[in-house]
Amino acid sequence: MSLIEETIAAVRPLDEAAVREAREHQARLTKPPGSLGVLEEVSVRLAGLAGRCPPPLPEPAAVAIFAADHGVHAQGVTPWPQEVTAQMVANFLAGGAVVNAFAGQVGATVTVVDVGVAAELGPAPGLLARKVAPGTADMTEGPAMTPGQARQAMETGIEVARDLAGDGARCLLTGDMGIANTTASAALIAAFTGLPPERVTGRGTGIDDRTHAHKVEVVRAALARHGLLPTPDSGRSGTAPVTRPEAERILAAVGGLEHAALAGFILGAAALRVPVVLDGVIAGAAALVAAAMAPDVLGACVAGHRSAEPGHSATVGHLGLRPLVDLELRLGEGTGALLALPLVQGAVRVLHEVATFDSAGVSGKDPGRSHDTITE
Ligand SMILES: O=C(O)c1ccc[n+]([C@@H]2O[C@H](COP(=O)([O-])O)[C@@H](O)[C@H]2O)c1
Ligand SMILES: Cc1cc2nc[nH]c2cc1C
Repeated sequence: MSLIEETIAAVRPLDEAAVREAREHQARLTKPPGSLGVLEEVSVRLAGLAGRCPPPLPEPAAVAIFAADHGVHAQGVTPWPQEVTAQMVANFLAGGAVVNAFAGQVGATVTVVDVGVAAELGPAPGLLARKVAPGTADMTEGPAMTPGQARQAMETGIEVARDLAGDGARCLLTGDMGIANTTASAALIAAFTGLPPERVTGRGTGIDDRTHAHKVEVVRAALARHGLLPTPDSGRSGTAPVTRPEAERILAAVGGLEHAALAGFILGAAALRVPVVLDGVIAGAAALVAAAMAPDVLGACVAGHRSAEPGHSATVGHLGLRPLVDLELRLGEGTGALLALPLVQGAVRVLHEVATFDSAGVSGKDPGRSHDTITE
């Protein structure tokens, strides 16, 4: 069995007994039931993932930033030169980026993985040299990747998840760096959700109306080139689940090497039953790929934040994920996932540390009073 097959086979549903136990435990804690809102659901899900209640605290945490370049950059979809990808990798390694500041704040490690940067990167502490190719090909002219390249990048992501968990990480966070990767993300999201390019293509790092209109047409052209454009008679409605071979074809046709690696990273985390906090639109697009290949992967995924990219809202809606933080961020690198990390950790800590009504001698709700009379 290949590493990908083996990983997919290891992705299992949540443990129902642990889910039940966590729900019951939440109801016994000294707070009105449900008063921690979405955080209660997060804690229950992580108990189901771990197969026990309470689940292990999701710490220490590790961010993996997958970096790669994109052939579609040649179509003029971003104002930034391609070399900024390699320059920002150097900045991450030097500790000078926003991701480093946010990671330092929560004690997370930062690992940068070169899966496809279009420049030679010298060895450096914190850098994993795993280049599959020096960037993808232009998706408007042909497939962005060969099937072999896409699989190699996915396997790299799986291996990085395994290595970080092997080194002790109990929570994995996604990060990405790749000038023009919001164009590839939009194409992936349109292909998986069946939504039209104009609904899922955003302004990325910041573009004017004219460039945005052009970017939408580039996404449309790429989808049309690969038979992925949702039209009334194409059968691509977005309602039918995408099969695994089709998911791999879509990934290779319009994805990036970092999307492939992130899809592997998410699958790898789920197979190890380690929670993975997703960053923005690039991670969301990769999660669509991973979920098409192994739907139970979603049990391990927490949407860290809602990106300002319209395609990201479409993605989390499609996957049924609820972003924890909503601050109009559109940076990537893992920054939104890192801001959400204390929320995920707090959600689990409640199951470990909060007293029950019985143990603390606090009276529960008066059973004689109905909900209606209390709110009157
Ligand atoms: O994470 C997001 O949702 C996000 C939204 C917009 C831009 N980015 C980052 O910006 C870069 C891609 O932007 P662009 O405009 O060149 O496609 C890439 O390095 C991403 O990490 C990231
Ligand atoms: C400066 C810069 C920093 C980034 N970090 C993630 N994507 C980025 C894109 C740019 C352009």
